[in-house]
Amino acid sequence: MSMQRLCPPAPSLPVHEDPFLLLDDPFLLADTATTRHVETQALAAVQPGETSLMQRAGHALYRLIMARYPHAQNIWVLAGAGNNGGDAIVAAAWLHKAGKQVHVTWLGSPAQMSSDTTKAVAAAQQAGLALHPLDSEVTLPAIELMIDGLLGIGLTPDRPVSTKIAQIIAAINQLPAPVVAVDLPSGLIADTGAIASCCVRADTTLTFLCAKPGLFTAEGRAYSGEIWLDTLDMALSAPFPPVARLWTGVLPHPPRAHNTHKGSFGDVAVVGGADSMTGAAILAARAAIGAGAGRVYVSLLTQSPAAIALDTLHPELMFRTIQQLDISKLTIACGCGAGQEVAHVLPELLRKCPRLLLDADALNAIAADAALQQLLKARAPMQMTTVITPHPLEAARLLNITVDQVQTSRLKTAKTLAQHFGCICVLKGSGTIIATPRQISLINISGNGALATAGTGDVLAGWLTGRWSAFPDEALQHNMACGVWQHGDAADRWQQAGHTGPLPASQLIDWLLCA
Ligand SMILES: NC(=O)C1=CN([C@@H]2O[C@H](COP(=O)(O)OP(=O)(O)OC[C@H]3O[C@@H](n4cnc5c(N)ncnc54)[C@H](O)[C@@H]3O)[C@@H](O)[C@H]2O)[C@@H](O)CC1
Ligand SMILES: Nc1ncnc2c1ncn2[C@@H]1O[C@H](COP(=O)(O)OP(=O)(O)O)[C@@H](O)[C@H]1O
Ligand SMILES: [K+]
Repeated sequence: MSMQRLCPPAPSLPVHEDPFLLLDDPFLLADTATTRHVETQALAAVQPGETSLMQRAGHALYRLIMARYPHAQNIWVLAGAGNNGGDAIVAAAWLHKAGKQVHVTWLGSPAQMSSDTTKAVAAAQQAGLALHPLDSEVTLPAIELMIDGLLGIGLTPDRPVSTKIAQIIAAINQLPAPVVAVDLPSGLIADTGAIASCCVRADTTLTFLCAKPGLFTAEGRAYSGEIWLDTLDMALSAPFPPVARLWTGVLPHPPRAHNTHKGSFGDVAVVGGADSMTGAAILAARAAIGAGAGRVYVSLLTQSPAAIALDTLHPELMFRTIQQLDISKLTIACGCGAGQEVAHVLPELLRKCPRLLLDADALNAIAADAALQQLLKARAPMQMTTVITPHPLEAARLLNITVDQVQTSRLKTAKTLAQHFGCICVLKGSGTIIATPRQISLINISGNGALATAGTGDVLAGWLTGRWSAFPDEALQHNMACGVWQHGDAADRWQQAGHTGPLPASQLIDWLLCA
């Protein structure tokens, strides 16, 4: 397999259960340590006389640039002192040979070069391409394209970007020309998607050998643009463990059979909607019906005598008190707009509900109460299944850490929550993570900032619960990942239809239904 676009992805969903990183499966993601192992093995596999990995990377970059930006004549290449800069210099030499006006700013020095970079520099100079130090003027008449080869996987989270490189990054981000990032946008931490202190905002990123999780979660999507992978024609003799998998679609279900009835798709109850927050529970309930649940009950926690007992737009929803429900037979979403009232109902739900999704205020209540935490932990050993859907602040409260700590280690946080509470954790936000105690974590690829509006999380909670009820036999992690993907896909289709603002939560349900 050679170069391919990962994001936006092609409409296919390869699902391998094989927990190994094989370079022919582009949706498996590798952390930096694994990428370095792969690189070492790949380097060892290169036979004398074959092109080096750096030459392959640089040529792949050149081909992508020629394909994506064929009309760019004046190109500014920013090459750092490491191998990331070496890749950029190889591409620069090819662009120069193709007749482009190429200005290379190079931060390296002959004393510090790797052997591959030494060869790349020598070849570029032999081809007549000058490598300029930082303080020289950029002479291009009008820059039409920038190549960001400043920092790749050599950037580690323990060190902010140096002032010199930070200034270049600021300059790149101010110029109107598009940016192609080499391996990673400089400043992005490959393992986490956190930003060291500043980051190049790329339009296109070409990553090498293995896709890195940081491109797809936390800040990654916002800074990477369109993401391409080139495995540099490497075939590995040994497998490597991936750190996560990209989730790029929805698993097909057969059409509803003729001989089904509403009881075939299970009963859902939404428990939430305290005073002045009933809308959250209604959104979740409407989404649950749309996702396929047979019957949906709404149990409002509001004390107000004026509370609604009928959703006139969706009269199929049935309003019941929690005492009227047989919670041992339901799939329940608890927490949407639930306020502090939820703490009173949680003990019984945690003890008796076989399939329980906890969101929002339910998670806040559990974070604040050690006894509820014990009840949650006790569920898995008793064969009761739990899904939690925290946003980063809720996740931070559950683990008693800061939001920043969550966002700089989203994969680890989601896994920790899943293991600690014995549940599936859907850690929301850009690049939602679906983690279980033991399986490889999934990173959802769909969705965008149009979802950053109140109530879309309630819709997700209801949608996931509806799917769980309708497809109880589907592997739960895959079922939840499909639901998360559909939720994001609805927002992607909304944007593709030309909308630029937020997607109101109630309309999100309509877009989910017309997939
Ligand atoms: N070795 C090879 O043949 C291959 C290398 N590849 C490329 O090599 C890159 C990794 O190369 P390196 O290990 O040299 O790492 P990088 O080139 O990503 O970074 C190392 C350089 O960055 C500097 N640096 C690190 N942290 C900094 C900070 N906080 N502020 C300012 N400067 C900082 C270091 O001093 C060093 O000069 C990959 O990202 C990829 O682009 C790939 O193309 C695969 C093949
Ligand atoms: N920038 C974004 N990119 C992708 N998804 C997003 C983005 N912003 C929000 N979302 C998604 O929207 C939903 C918001 O949920 P949440 O924060 O719980 O909202 P609320 O509590 O108001 O319903 C989550 O599914 C989240 O992943
Ligand atoms: K880079």
